[in-house]
Amino acid sequence: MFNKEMLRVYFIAGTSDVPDGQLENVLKSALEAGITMYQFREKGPHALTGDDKEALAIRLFSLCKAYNVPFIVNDDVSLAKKIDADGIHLGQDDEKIENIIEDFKGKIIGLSVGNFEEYDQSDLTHVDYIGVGPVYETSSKSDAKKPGGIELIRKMRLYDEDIPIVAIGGITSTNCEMIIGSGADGISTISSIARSKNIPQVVTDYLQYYK
Ligand SMILES: Cc1ncc(COP(=O)(O)OP(=O)(O)O)c(N)n1
Ligand SMILES: Cc1nc(C(=O)O)sc1CCOP(=O)(O)O
Ligand SMILES: [Mg+2]
Repeated sequence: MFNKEMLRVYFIAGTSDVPDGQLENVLKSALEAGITMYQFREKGPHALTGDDKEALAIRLFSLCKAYNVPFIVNDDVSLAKKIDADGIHLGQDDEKIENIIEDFKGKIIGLSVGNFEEYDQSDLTHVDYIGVGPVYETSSKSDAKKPGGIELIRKMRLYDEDIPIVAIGGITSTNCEMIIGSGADGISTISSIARSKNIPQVVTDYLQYYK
């Protein structure tokens, strides 16, 4: 089911990342413009919980289905299972991959890997892609580590020539080209799309680097 082209323009957003009440509109506009994957990451001051979170996830998932774009849930394994999402993204401090593989057979599994130490201690057997970052400073994740720059991507690609890599953290359509040139298969972004006044243009700008 997974192919690395899905990582090209990987949009991540939750309620707190967009102007008030705009998440469905923002996602629809991004899907229309051609994003290749979406991650539902419901964190921060306006994050919904419980039934409200689930209802929102179901609405966003059905939007993604209409565009044939994979819908990935961040962190929340039980929600992903309950709504039969296309996949799950986990970090180093989240549920361990070994505990979820049974329930996510045939689904997309993403893991955050911020450095070689994390890479070395991760069992990547069932992991479809790694999210590598932060590349640059980000204001979208309060506990983000120190940025590693494009060197982080270049070195990770040399360390593992095959694993699908999506870069994350402070990525814009201006710095994307260097990141792809350093060996990433795609970019993931929150603010460059979620806060854009011209989502179609931003997504089109990203997509041009893969032509
Ligand atoms: C594609 C992608 N890469 C990295 C992350 C970060 O995951 P994590 O370290 O678990 O942090 P949170 O996003 O859960 O705050 C990601 N979400 N997506
Ligand atoms: C969710 C996330 N994870 C990161 C990591 O380094 O693992 S950085 C980040 C936030 C990315 O948001 P923006 O595109 O607005 O910088
Ligand atoms: Mg996480």
